[in-house]
Amino acid sequence: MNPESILSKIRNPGDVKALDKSQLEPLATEIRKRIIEVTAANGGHVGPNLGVVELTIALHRIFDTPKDRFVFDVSHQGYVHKLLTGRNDEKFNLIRQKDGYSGFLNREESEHDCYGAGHAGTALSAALGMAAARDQRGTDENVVAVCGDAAFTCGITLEALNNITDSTKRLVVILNDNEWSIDKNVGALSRYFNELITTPIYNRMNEDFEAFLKRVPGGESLIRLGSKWKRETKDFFASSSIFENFGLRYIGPIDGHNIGELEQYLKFARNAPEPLVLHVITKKGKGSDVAIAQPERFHGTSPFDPETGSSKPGAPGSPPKYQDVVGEAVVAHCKKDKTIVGITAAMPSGTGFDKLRDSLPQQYYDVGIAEEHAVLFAAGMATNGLHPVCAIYSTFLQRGIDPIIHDICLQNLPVLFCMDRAGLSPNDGATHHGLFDIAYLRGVPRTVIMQPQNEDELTDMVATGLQHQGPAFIRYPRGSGTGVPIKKEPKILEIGKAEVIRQGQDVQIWALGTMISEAETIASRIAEISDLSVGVVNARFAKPIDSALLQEQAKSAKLIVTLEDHVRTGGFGTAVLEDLSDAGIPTPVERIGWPDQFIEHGNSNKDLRQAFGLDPQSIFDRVNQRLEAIGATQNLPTSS
Ligand SMILES: Cc1ncc(C[n+]2csc(CCOP(=O)(O)OP(=O)(O)O)c2C)c(N)n1
Ligand SMILES: CC(=O)[C@@H](O)[C@H](O)COP(=O)(O)O
Ligand SMILES: [Mg+2]
Repeated sequence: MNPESILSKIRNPGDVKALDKSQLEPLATEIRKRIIEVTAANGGHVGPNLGVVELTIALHRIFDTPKDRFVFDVSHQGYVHKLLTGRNDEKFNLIRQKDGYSGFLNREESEHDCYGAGHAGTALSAALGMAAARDQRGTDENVVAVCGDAAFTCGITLEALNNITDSTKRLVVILNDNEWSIDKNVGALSRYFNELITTPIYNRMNEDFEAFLKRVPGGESLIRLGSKWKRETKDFFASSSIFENFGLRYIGPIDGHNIGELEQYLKFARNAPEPLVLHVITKKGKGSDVAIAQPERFHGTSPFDPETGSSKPGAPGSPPKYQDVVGEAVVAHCKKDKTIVGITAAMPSGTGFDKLRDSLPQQYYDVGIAEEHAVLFAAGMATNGLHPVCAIYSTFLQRGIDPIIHDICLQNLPVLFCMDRAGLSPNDGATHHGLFDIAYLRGVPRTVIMQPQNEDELTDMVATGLQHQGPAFIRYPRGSGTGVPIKKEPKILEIGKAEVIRQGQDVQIWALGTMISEAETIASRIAEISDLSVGVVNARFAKPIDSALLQEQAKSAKLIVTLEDHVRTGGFGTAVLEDLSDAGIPTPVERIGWPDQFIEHGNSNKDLRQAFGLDPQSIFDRVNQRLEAIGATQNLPTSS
């Protein structure tokens, strides 16, 4: 480690406080270098973290974690906080990788991480809860919520904002405004924040505000700081900010890269006897020309060349990403039918809907990070002649389960949900794996839930979902397809009909989606080393399942095996169990899926499946043991 390195001597926030002012800029430079190095090697949220280096340094110089509590919204911008709280080590080199730190704050990782996250919009409510608890207990810790500008497009952030002055007297809210979500931020609040940025602080310094500043230690200096601009306009007192209408003091805009100034405002905020918002202006990707030039690309990126910004290109002719297949399919349908529209909740590129935005903007809506609103918005559209397609990651659609039940299904509305990232999001981990959607949807009347075996069948399911005059859900994984050719004209599938892809009698493996390749591997191996005949079925539908085929097969089979990239509890395998039980068919069912626990982050699907016994070998062994247990065969030799 470079002996001159300041960062290498930081073991805890106390060391940050002890630094001389002259060491702070060099520290910021070192931190940026470290973040760029690690994310260039492994990928990660480089842009958001480069934008909060000075802010995080200033926070740790003015407040005292773990006594004081920082709540970062999403917390994808928590790498700097980790580096300053004793985690500048080998596990940081592996952040979001197997054996590395989580890419988000995690209570189990450090006492300085008072709250975990990964989904947006939770920070203000959680921080308010902590402040109210403090007031109840009569303690005096400070609570600071660090919310990005796009976090304010989340309804729950506004629910918390509405509740602050009813629930506490002291709360520091930092609006980290870089004008970007993953893509450009959207909506009226985003435009409003931009107006505030162009209206310097002195415009809002009315008598009451100046009196407030004078009452608080450090406030006088802010008056001087705030009035450093010449007061040249006659309308000296502009209208107050939206925050003051919610009962909070608003101070801003503040240069989010000036540590000295930040420290002054944070010191003031620490002493303020009222909840207040510091509006901090930052540059997403600051310190990296390539990240500044491409904020959307470098919000969260795969490994890249820090000089050129280029990522390792996919092998020529590699299969298309599922998100892009969906994007292109929806564009094709929108071109033919103007009543079809696409809705994303702040994830245009991740869902492939950037294709719809760029080609048919009049049939495209980005509602911001507002999944429950997206579902309700779609419901309204569907009652008025449109057929909306909502592209929302499986994990983020968890936010929409109530309007899915109460508005979409109860009213039986024609809305198609494209649930990307169903299955693992290996680097993001437990907050992002889409492993619960069948369970949270299957129990709701009128849902149709399907998963394609490949990108070609995905286009069939998009067409089928759009023809279906009711709620339809397609789940598919993060990443690329299998490379099969995609037919020009998609086929309409018969709802609830499965496809037999290998004939068999003794063992029938029912697989959902991408687990079919595992099913075929296992079927071949069992057939090779035993006299059992093994069939494989592409289930296609988790609801309604193909009950007629299942029951016909089960009557003569020794064992039914189900495979799904979903938790076992309440998943596809449970649907099979229920169907056979209801029919009084006693054939045993071996359900293969994720266990009833949260799955941490890792390097790849393969790594995590290996770790949780969902790799082909482990699945074979489990089926083998079950076959032996039911006396179907002597213990099959497990191959090496
Ligand atoms: C409920 C939910 N929806 C979508 C996302 C995906 N997401 C992660 S960060 C982000 C944008 C956050 O923007 P902002 O709050 O402004 O923070 P910045 O990245 O600009 O620092 C989005 C949409 C999420 N994490 N949670
Ligand atoms: C932090 C967050 O929620 C997003 O940035 C997420 O990491 C994107 O995931 P994908 O990379 O799978 O689109
Ligand atoms: Mg932002």
